[in-house]
Amino acid sequence: MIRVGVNGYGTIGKRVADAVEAQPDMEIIGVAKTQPNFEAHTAVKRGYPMYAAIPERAPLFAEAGIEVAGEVDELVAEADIIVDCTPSGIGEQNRELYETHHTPAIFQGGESADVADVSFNARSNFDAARDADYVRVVSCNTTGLSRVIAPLEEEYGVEKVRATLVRRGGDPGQNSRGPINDILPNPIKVPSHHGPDVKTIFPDLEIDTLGLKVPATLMHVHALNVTLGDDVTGAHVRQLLEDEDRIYVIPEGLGIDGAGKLKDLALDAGRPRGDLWENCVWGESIGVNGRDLYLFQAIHQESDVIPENVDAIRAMFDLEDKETSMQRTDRQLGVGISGDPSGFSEQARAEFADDD
Ligand SMILES: NC(=O)C1=CN([C@@H]2O[C@H](COP(=O)(O)OP(=O)(O)OC[C@H]3O[C@@H](n4cnc5c(N)ncnc54)[C@H](OP(=O)(O)O)[C@@H]3O)[C@@H](O)[C@H]2O)C=CC1
Ligand SMILES: O=C(OP(=O)(O)O)[C@H](O)COP(=O)(O)O
Repeated sequence: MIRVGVNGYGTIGKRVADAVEAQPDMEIIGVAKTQPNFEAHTAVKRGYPMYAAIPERAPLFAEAGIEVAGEVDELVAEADIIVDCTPSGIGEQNRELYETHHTPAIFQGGESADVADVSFNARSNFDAARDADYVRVVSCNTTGLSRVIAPLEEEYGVEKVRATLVRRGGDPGQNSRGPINDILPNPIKVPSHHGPDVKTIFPDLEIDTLGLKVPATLMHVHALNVTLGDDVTGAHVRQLLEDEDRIYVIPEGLGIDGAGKLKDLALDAGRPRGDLWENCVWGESIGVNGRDLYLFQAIHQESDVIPENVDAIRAMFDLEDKETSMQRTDRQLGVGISGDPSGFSEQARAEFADDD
């Protein structure tokens, strides 16, 4: 049983903790926070021992009725591995703490690539993280791009990827972020940083990316153009993507015309927090012109990286091969199975058909 600590219990950290706890071969031994806010109370309810990320603030937890198991130092010393889910830039500062205790760590995509020995996406480079001490799970956008590129690269070869990323302005709770009423090229400089980030996973890939930010919190939407190595048909590409467990090809006829309805679908299906761990590719958008493939996909920024963190732990401890790990993670979380959007879709499709 791998003993896991989560440092930084926010949007990503709380999801990582629940996902780890759902696995049979790993457990959460504690989470670290800086303040006893509502998420601290949730952590306690879920039975996660609470550690003070900033020792001087430990008394605040006691005042709020939360028992503190210790300081973050102790959590790091006790854990077999730390999943660092602190805000961008803090993870890098924490690396010294992990090194001091010889505790391996996983960082998140907000950190620069050089924070770790390996940048990771389970589908694309699982084995690169084998026995590594420091691994970075790439960002939500890079994860979403990598999951599509990997099968395309294997099946047809990829000559060039061009992607426009319409990014949500902030997560639902991030009420100080924006834009509120604007459409921002972001970063204005073209190409954006996302292409180089994808190249941490596929070093030889030709890729250019452009980014925008819009007044939305639900999901990112990517418009992709991939020049493939071979002439293909849309049907062949569609089947290829449908065969990927972490890609949900949205069937036609469901009336899912945007991120809002995708989130409704996840909530209706009983997904925890309305999470969509899979890339959501609109089946109708898959279009082919010779070797040029086009598609739209939506990426749930808060949750697509969660199964990747679980697989990174298995890879680092050499517990399973890639397929076994990914299948086990997916089964325990319900990716594509329980609360299965495609299963739900079958039912919804039948209802739509009845209406026609
Ligand atoms: N949100 C997203 O869409 C995605 C984020 N990522 C990456 O994941 C990482 C975490 O992001 P996210 O979860 O969104 O961030 P959040 O701000 O939601 O969560 C981070 C949490 O860390 C806690 N924290 C702050 N400072 C410290 C500290 N010094 N030590 C321990 N905990 C601290 C804060 O909680 P408190 O102060 O209450 O303890 C905060 O809630 C970043 O690298 C980000 O780029 C990757 C993919 C998607
Ligand atoms: O890493 C992310 O996005 P990015 O790949 O667009 O930088 C996550 O969605 C977090 O982004 P944020 O820094 O806008 O919160």
